[in-house]
This record gives sequence, C-alpha cells and structure tokens, in this order.
Amino acid sequence: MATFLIKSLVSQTTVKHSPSDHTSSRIEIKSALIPMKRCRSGKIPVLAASIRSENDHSTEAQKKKNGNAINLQSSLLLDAEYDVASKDAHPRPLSSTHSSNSVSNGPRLRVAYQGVRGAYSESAAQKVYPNCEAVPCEQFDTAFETVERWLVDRAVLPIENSLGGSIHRNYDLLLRHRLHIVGEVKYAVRHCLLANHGVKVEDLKRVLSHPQALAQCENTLTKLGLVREAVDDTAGAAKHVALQKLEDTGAVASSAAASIYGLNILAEDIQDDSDNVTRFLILAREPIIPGTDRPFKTSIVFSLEEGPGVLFKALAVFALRQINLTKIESRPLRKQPLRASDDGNSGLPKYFDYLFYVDFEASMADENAQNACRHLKEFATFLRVLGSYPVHTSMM
Ligand SMILES: O=C(O)C(=O)C[C@]1(C(=O)O)C=C[C@@H](O)C=C1
Repeated sequence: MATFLIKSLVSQTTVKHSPSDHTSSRIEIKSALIPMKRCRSGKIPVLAASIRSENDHSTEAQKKKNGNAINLQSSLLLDAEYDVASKDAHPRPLSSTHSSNSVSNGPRLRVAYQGVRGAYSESAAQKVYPNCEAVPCEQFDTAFETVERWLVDRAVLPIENSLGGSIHRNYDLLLRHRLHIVGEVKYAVRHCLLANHGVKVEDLKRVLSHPQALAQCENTLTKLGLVREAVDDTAGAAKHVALQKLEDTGAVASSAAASIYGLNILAEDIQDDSDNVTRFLILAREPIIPGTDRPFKTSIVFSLEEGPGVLFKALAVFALRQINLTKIESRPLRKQPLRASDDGNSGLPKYFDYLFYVDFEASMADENAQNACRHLKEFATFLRVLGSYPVHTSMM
C-alpha cells in the first residue's frame, strides 16, 4: 500500500495519507501541540484542505449533513485522527494515549461512544443528541477518559441489554471514574447478518461481532453452525469483514453498518427475541440538578459489612419508603475482594466482598429518597450516588 507522508516542519504536524485503500484512505493528524490560532489561519488547514479536495468529492452540503468531514472551523481539526473515505469521513476511534490538548468548545455537543461508525452506541448517542458530533472511542475506558479530559462533553455507553444482561465493564468503570449519570436512553437493537457481496449464508464458516451481540443472536448462530469470534464492537466487525474482503466470515451488526462499509444484508432481525433493547447511560463531568417535575431515577453504589440479613436491611430502606427498585447488580470489590475468615481455622479468606449497584425510581430532590440514602449510609461501609436523572420511557 502506497503511503505518502507529508510533514510540516512549521507545525510539526504529520499528515499520513494512504490513497490506495479506496474504501477508507486515511489522514492522520497528530498535532496537539499546535495552538488553535494556527488551525484557523495557518498552513495546516490549507494542507488538510488540499488533501481533502483530492479525496472527498462530496458537496459542502453533504459534508455539513454527515458532520464527520474535516471541518476547518472545528477546534478538533488539529487534535483528532480521521479516516477519510471517498464519500464520507470516518473519525478514527480515540485511544487512551490520545492527546488531551483540545477543548470541547463550538456549537455542537461532542458525544463519545465506544466503537466505530455504525455501532449501536453511535445511534444511541444520536437518538439523545440528534445534532451532536459523535466521537468514536476504541474502548469504554477511553470514552470515560475523553469526558474527564474535556475532549468531549458527554459519553453514551451501554449498561444493560434485555437479552444479554449487564455490561459489567461499565459498572466497574462507573466507580473507577468520577463522571455523573445525567440520563439514560433505551435503544431497540436489530441485528443483521452481513457479508461481502456475492457471499451466501452457506459460504460462511465464522461470524464476528461484539460479545453482547453474539449472545443476543445465540439461537440463530447456533442453527447456522457458525463459529463465533468476539471483537470490540459490531460495526468494527463489519468494517473488518469488508476491508479484508472475507468470503467465509460474516458479521453481526446494524443495517447502518452494512451501508457504511458496503456489505450485503443476508438476514435481518436475527436476535433471539424481537424485543431486544439496550439501555445506555449518558455520562457527564457535572451532575444535573434532580427535579420532581417528571419521573426521575437514581443510581447508587454501596458496600456492606458481612453478616446475616445485611443486604436485606439495605434494600429495606427503600421498601419501607415505597421506593421501587428497577435494577440491582453486584460486582466484586476489587480493591478488597476477599475478607479473612472469622473462624480462623483454615487461615484462608472466606468471604467475597461486593459492591451493590442499585437503581431506584425516585429523584434525589425527593425527601423520601434522601431519607432512604441517609438510612443506608448509617450501616453501609461505602455509598456513592452515581446520578439522579430523568427516566427514559418512550422507545421512540
Ligand atoms: O458494538 C456495538 O455496536 C455497540 O454499540 C456495543 C453494544 C454493547 O456493548 O452491548 C451495544 C448494543 C448492543 O447490545 C450490542 C453491542
């Protein structure tokens, strides 16, 4: 693959251009050290603009519409890495090593999601913020970090699915990071079996996708006798199948991913149940002020002493006040995962220690909810309110 490396000494910016890859010739711009002034008036934008004009034949109106084209007005230009396809520009997922020099200013809200373009998480982000600039991140951790480092304004991350259950990684990350839950969104996930054009179902030996998506399509994939391989996200699986021109491998992903990466849809709605809904959390640096004007939900995490009935007692603080619980999840307390045996005979640790994540249907502005948390705090060894936010009711 021919790669042109264009270096600007003035700016110390490296622009790597790989035009031979016709589905996504790529421009990488690594230039976080450059002050913004230069972005607006200096050499770099001209360089970037001239490269864009060679590859991007879309009209200005189209670029504005898809929102992903390199935007010379954008403060992100000198901070992000972009994949530029002939018609459409694909932002390259941010990684943890990404520079943090940019600020999230500008009129459009910048929303991080995990995966690449066409991931369900991107659709969920756009469902909540239709005009947002959706920013792909390689990993869930990266999405948390980009909010913390002011690279973006929000993150939209999956927390549970109606078929596959909880996304444990994000429960763990909620505690490791100091972001606040400011909302939730439910998104109906409709999986398709995708393959390259000309490939038939009978030709397939394996299928790639996100582990959650593979779990949600367990019955269909078993019937088809396909070997499953887990990758970071559904759209990434589709991208890989397309770029590698695989003929014995399909992907489980969205119809949006099929059109972005030019794949054929071999089967639609292959999830085990037609009601396949993923709940995503919206995370921000600052909490929202809880209200009582509409239904609110509160998410907390706590740990307890070991002993009979302690969890029962913890949950009773809500039951006593008629507060409905919508979710409970336990995760190992990683910093102190085991507690020493109290019988002292074996010398081995006896108990596992847990964190309990509970969602309850009340706003922290409600005195009843405040009293419940105060009561819980009397005997919990640790308690943190992760957020109090409006309940997402409609699936539309
Ligand atoms: O891979 C994607 O497309 C995602 O957005 C991730 C994810 C998940 O983590 O659960 C989101 C929704 C679906 O349930 C399947 C996968």
